[in-house]
This record gives sequence, structure tokens and C-alpha cells, in this order.
Amino acid sequence: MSTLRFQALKDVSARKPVKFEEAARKSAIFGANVFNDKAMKQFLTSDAYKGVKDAIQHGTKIDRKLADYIAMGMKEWAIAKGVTHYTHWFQPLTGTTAEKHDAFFETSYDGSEVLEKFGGGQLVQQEPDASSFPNGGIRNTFEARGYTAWDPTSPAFIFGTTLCIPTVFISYTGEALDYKTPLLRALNAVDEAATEVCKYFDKNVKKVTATLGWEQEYFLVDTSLANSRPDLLLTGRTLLGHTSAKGQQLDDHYFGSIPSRALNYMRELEEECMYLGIPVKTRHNEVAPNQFELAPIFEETNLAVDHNSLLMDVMSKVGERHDFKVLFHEKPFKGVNGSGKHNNWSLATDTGVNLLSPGKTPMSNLQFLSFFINTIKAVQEYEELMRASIATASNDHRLGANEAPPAIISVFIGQQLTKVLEELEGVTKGKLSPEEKTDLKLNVVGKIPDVLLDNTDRNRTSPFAFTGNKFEFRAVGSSANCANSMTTLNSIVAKQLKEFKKEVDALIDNKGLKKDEAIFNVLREYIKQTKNILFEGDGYSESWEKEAKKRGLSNHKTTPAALKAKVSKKALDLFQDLNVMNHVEVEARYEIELEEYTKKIQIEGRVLGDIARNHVIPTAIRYQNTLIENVRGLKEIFGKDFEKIAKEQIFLIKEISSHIEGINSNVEAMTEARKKANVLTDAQKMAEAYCDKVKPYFEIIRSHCDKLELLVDDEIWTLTKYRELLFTR
Ligand SMILES: NC(=O)CC[C@H](N)C(=O)O
Repeated sequence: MSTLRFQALKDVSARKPVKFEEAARKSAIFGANVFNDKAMKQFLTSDAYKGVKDAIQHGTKIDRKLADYIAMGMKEWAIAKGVTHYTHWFQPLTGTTAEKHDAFFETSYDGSEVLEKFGGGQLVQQEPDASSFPNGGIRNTFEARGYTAWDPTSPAFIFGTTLCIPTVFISYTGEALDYKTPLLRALNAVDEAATEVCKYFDKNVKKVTATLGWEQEYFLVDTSLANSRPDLLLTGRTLLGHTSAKGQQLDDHYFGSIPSRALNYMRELEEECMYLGIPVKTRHNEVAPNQFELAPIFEETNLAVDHNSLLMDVMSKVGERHDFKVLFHEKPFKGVNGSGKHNNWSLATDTGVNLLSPGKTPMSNLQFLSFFINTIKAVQEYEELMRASIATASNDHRLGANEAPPAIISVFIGQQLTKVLEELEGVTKGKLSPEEKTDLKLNVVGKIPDVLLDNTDRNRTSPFAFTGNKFEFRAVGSSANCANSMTTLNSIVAKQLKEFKKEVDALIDNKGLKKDEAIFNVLREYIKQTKNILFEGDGYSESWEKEAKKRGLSNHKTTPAALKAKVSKKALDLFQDLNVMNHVEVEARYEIELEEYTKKIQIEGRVLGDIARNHVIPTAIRYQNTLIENVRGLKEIFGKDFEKIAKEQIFLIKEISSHIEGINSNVEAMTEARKKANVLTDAQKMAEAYCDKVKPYFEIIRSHCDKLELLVDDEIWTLTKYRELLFTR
């Protein structure tokens, strides 16, 4: 009997839901471990408090002396809560979070005194020797160093017994070495551009904040079962495994009663989130067996991105306490739904208006339409860049099937708004007659709120869908750091809004149009120009692929093909012009993402080769030997008649041999392809070679292995099966 698999199954059958006592009133614990406004008021002097507030609201610099006071207050607050260490918490270009803990504990120079210390210097800037993070050639390990700098817009928090201070990670030559810095710059750019446009409608708007509400999908697999699968452990997904007879066909898991162990896990996870100020709200079973989802209330984008990164870490840690491995991979199992991280995005003013929500008056609706149409125009202009922003080796498996959007970026707005746009397309060029103005006000712009109320359209195959008061970027993958997609989206919208302002102003200044006439005129042209990006149909159909091609939309099915758009002149100029990233920073990210792609496929290839040869083949041979023995025995008993009697066994023996041959020859060929790819020096070429020459072997090898799984005696099969991974809980 294959011990690891069966031991794991035994472990699982003995598991009980882990007991957990939770606070009934979540509002009482929300943010208790965050150095939030309440804590700051309690632990900071009024000058220090004002300093942090100014920095958050207006980006004012905090001087060293003030930083000392802030640090002192922060330390006192943390120590009162049992904290012993602090860390600058950052998001290097690996996409995950990084931390290096230092104790508050210090000794005086002669060792005669011991104390807890934490000064402004340690709060504001640090130099972790983080030389091994990917940097895409920005910094050489032996020269330009990187440093982390405090980001006061995201509050410090306590995780375990460590005070975590959110920071940006920058090289001494000034280039961003993380995901957060370009995001902050993009948020700044969209704030500036959107505030200017808002002034057409309301002069009081001083700031526009991009908001984000992510939805985190994930799978839970029992730790013992996960540990019995080398592929899950090393690559986050199953590289082989025959599909389970029952999968998600019956839709009986989706929104079903949450399994007890999973529910207790969620309860403890949510409690942790509450302490950390992550406003989690929704939990449910997703479509695939053992797949779940968690979603918070939307927040300001920078904070939401930090919270999602932190959440993924917390999810894994709480998972350990409940004997679960949390799978964030976009496609851990073939044949059932993958996991996304839909990014619900909008813009909100400091006067409390959601710019993507239709308003009560024609003027506020014209404002809504301006932002709505400009967003569509931005996506249309930069569809390839949007695709590039979600490109990873793991997301490639997810796109285009099982409720995940395809690789073609399009925008879904629903029937009702499509009609509104059609009507606006007919607006007269230049000045509008009083009758037309009244008609627009009453019958087109004025009608939008009613129209949206009964707009129940939903399209699960759309990568970018309008959902009533926000856009949902559905193409983002579950393992992604949202900063990548959010930097792109906010940048392209910023750029587009600037363009819009320029065009409207030109019509007002040069053509003598009134403000609303000018806006209608520009929007009309945008509606005409953006038709090719709007799509309401089935994103999986072959006809859409053909149609999209005709419309000139890109369809990059693989990451190496998709990433190229990142370094197009258009993209480089966009980021440069908005001061989001200079060319070096963009090129570095492109290089890093290609390398990450190559390495992931390389690891998968090696793991697959190993499992196929060292697990599958030996097991198949063992079973084949049993069959051979059986045939020999039959021959002994039945003499020349044995061939008829042992016909099926002989057939199986041959089948097994042919699959073994299939595995061996293809693993061999894959290894050769890898060797060839490995000598390439250009990152793009290498990634392409891994994509086009190495990866195709995965499916071939897998299919031989999966067929053997169906032939071989279940009792000796070493790899935990799909039905066990997906249905044991
Ligand atoms: N119900 C859903 O929204 C499914 C979404 C799907 N899991 C995805 O990958 O995006």
C-alpha cells in the first residue's frame, strides 16, 4: 500500500473542526491591532498626530524630530500590546510581502544598560540587506543599495508580536524596487486628472480617491493531503491527476452550506482580519469543490492592496492552525473552475460622490457619463497593456474557461447603458439647440438612474464589466498582487482624463461652446471611437475570437506574448509622462516578469518529469508485474488455452508498456527542449522557448500518467487522487 497517500487519508478522516471562540461584536475589535486614528490620538502628542495626518492628507514631509515623537508613541502602543519586534513591511517585485524583524530590545554602548528602543530613524527609513530580491538589473548587488521608507498613508499594524510598518522599497538611485511605489504614483496621477475633470461639475472637489474592493477566491486542501502531492507543494497546482467522476457538474457546492472545518477556518481568519482592520464582509463556497471566496468592503486602493497582500499571508497562517493548505494558484485543478481576484474599481470625490454611480440630477449624470465613457476609452486605448497587467504563468491556465474571462480584453456595459450611448452618439456636432438640450436632459441623461435599477445583466465571461456603480476587472488572477493591475488601470484612466480635459477646454476656448455642449461633443466622438471594445456576448465563443480579430483587438493567450505590450513605446511613454515609472523601472518589471514566467515553467517541467518517472512509472511497473504473474499462473493452469483467458490482462500489460514508453520518451524530449531554452540569453526568447517548446510536453506527459491512474490498482497508486483532494474536508 502506498503509505503517504493512505496515511494522509487516515489523518483527514480523524480530523475534527478546530474549535474557535469568536467575538460577537466585530466592531469592538475592528482595527484593535492597527495604529489608526484612535490609537494615534491616544499615544501621540498633538503635534505628532497633526504631522501624520498632514502627511496622509497632503503628502507633507515629516521632519526627523517629529518622527522621533511618532516612533515613541508607536512603540508605547505596540509594547502595551505585547509586541517585542518591529519590521518594515514591503512588497518587493516577487509580488509577495517581505519582512525582517528587529527587536526593540537594545543594550547601551558599554552593555551596562538594557532598554526597548525605537526612534524616528528606524521608523522612517531602513536599509534591509534585501539584495536578493529581483530587480531587473536596476541595482547591482555590489553597488546601488535599496532602502525602505515609511508610507504613512497605510497605517502600521501588529501581526503576532511584531509591529509592521508599511513601506516603499526604493534603490538609492531613486528607482522603485517594489509594486507599491508606482501604485502610489498612479493614484496620485488619477487624483490630479480626475479632480480637474470634476471641477466642470463641482468646484468644491479637491481630491479624488481610487477605490478598490477585491474578491479573493481560493481552495482549501487538507495539509496532509497537500503534503502527499509534490506538485501541489512545489508549484501550487496539480500537474497530473485524472479528473474526478464528480466535479462541479451538479453546482452543489456553489453557495452551499459551508463545510464545518472550512467554516471554522473562515471564522478565525475573519477575526484576525478584524483585529488588523481588514473590513472583511462576505464568505461563501465558490463553484468548484473545496473552492471558497472572501470579500471585504471596498477601501482606498493603496490600503486595499496592502490589505490583500496581508490577507494572503494571514490566510496561510490561519490555515496551518486548521490543517489546511490554502491554494492561491489560478488553476490548481484541471477541469474545474479556477480562482480569480476580481478587482472592483471606482473613483470617489472628497465630497462623497462615487463618480461611477449615476446621480440624481442631469448634471451629476453627465459627470457619471464622463467618467464612465472615459474609462471605456482608456481601456480601449490600452487593452493590450491591461492584458499585460494580469499576465502570469498561472493565470494563463485560467483565462478562457470556467467562468474566467478570455485573453481578449473587452468591456461589458449591459443593454441599458448601450442604449444610452447609442442615443448620445446622435448628439449634434457643435452648438446644441435649446430643444436638443432639454431632450438630452430629460430623456437621456436624466433617465439613467431608473435605467440602472433594473439593469440586472451580468456577464461572467467579461474581463472588464460595469456593474452598476463600479467596473469589475475580472481578469485579475487569484495569486496576483493587485498593485500591478491597479497601477495600470489608474494610469490609463489618468492619462485619458487629461486628454478629455484638454479636448473639452479646446472646444470651450476655441469654438465658443458652452461647457456641457463641449462635454457632449467630446463624449460623442469617444462613443464612436470605442465601439470595438464593447462586447456583450459570450467571451468563450469561437465567433468572438474571429470578431475580436476583425475589430483589431489583441488576443494574447500566453504571458510571453502578452508582456511585450509593457515595453511598447506607447506604454513606456504613458508611465513616463505620468511620472508613474521611468523607462528603466518599466523595463525592469518586464524583465522580472519574463524571468518569473520562465522559472515557473522550468520548475513545473522538472517536477512533472520527476513525478512521472519516480512515482508513476515505478507504480505502473509494480502493477504490470502483478499482471504478468497472473498471466504466468493462468498459463500454468490452463496451458495453451491461457491466451484466451488472459486476454484482458495481456492487453493491460501492453497498454501499460505503451504509456510508460510515452512518458519516458516525452520526458526525455522535454528535458532536451529545456536544455536548449536554458542557453538562450534574451529573457523574451527564453520565456517564449519555455512557453512554445517546453510547456507543450506537459499535457502529453500528463495524459499518459492520467491514463495509467485509471488502469493501475488503486491500492498501490501513490499520488493522492483528485476526488480525495477535492472532496475530503
Ligand atoms: N462565480 C464566479 O464569479 C466565478 C469566477 C471564477 N472563479 C474566476 O476565475 O474568475
